[in-house]
Amino acid sequence: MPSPRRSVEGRPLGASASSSSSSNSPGSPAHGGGCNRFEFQSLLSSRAPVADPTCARLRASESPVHRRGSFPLAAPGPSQGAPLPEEDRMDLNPSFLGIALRSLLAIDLWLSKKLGVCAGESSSWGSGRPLMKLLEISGHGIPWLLGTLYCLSRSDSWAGREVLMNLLFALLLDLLLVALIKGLVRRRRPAHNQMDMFFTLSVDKYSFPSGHATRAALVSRFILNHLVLAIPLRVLVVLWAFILGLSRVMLGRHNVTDVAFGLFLGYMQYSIVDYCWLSPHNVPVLFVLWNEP
Ligand SMILES: CC(C)=CCC/C(C)=C/CC/C(C)=C/CC/C(C)=C/COP(=O)(O)O
Repeated sequence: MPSPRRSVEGRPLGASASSSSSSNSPGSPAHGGGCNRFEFQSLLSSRAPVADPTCARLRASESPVHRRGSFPLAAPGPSQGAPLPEEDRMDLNPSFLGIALRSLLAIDLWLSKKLGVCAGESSSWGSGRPLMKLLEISGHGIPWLLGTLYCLSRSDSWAGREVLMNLLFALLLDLLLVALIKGLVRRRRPAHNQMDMFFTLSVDKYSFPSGHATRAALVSRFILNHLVLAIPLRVLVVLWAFILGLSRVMLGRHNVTDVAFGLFLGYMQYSIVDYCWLSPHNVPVLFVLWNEP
């Protein structure tokens, strides 16, 4: 036989003020063994409004719908201390993940603002802004695309053409992937950024991931794998990629996570290019331009 689980001021839960006086007689469901009445009321409570607000509040806190999504420490109630049902414990995990992500985001925004020392002329390192903008141009898509096309037109060896054709493919793939992700994520650029970049696409109003960072990582990995360079030059290539990434945050163009993910994405993009390596053997049509008569 089920019995009332809780009482308020000695009154069993579910017994309203009026009902406690009118039906508080032995044998009535609300008294002592009146468990039938509680069952009846708890069934009713899910369908009809309850007269007593205290009972309604308590019942609401019992409800799994009410508990779901609430943080356990911030939800004191009758069930405090008792182990939560399995379903609720599983629901708590996304909250912790959410809190972790929100904390990461807060640190990201805070750090990005701190590092954005060249975001404006009046910023603490505002005088370094022209240098940062020079770095920006060194990683812009237009010079890289035009430079590659120019070298391709001047190249007189098959090996050189093959490498340059793949660099062109890499740059276009990068533009496509970055535009796709920017369009999907739609993260706004930091508030302290001045939108004075030269030649941007419409998706470049978004900041995640940094297109300059992806290009820097992709191009430097490409160069390290396909050009024979002395060690100091190889170090310089890697340094350029990292400094360019840092300069994006210093200029206020990006948050730290935009650049970190950008560098990672660019590094991975090279693996795709390497896997799909274009050559006169597998895609002869791309090299038909250079077929000597
Ligand atoms: C020349 C060929 C073969 C094709 C041209 C394709 C094309 C549409 C090129 C556009 C290049 C362009 C404008 C790139 C934008 C670069 C940029 C401003 C990226 C933003 O970088 P971020 O680090 O601020 O995210």
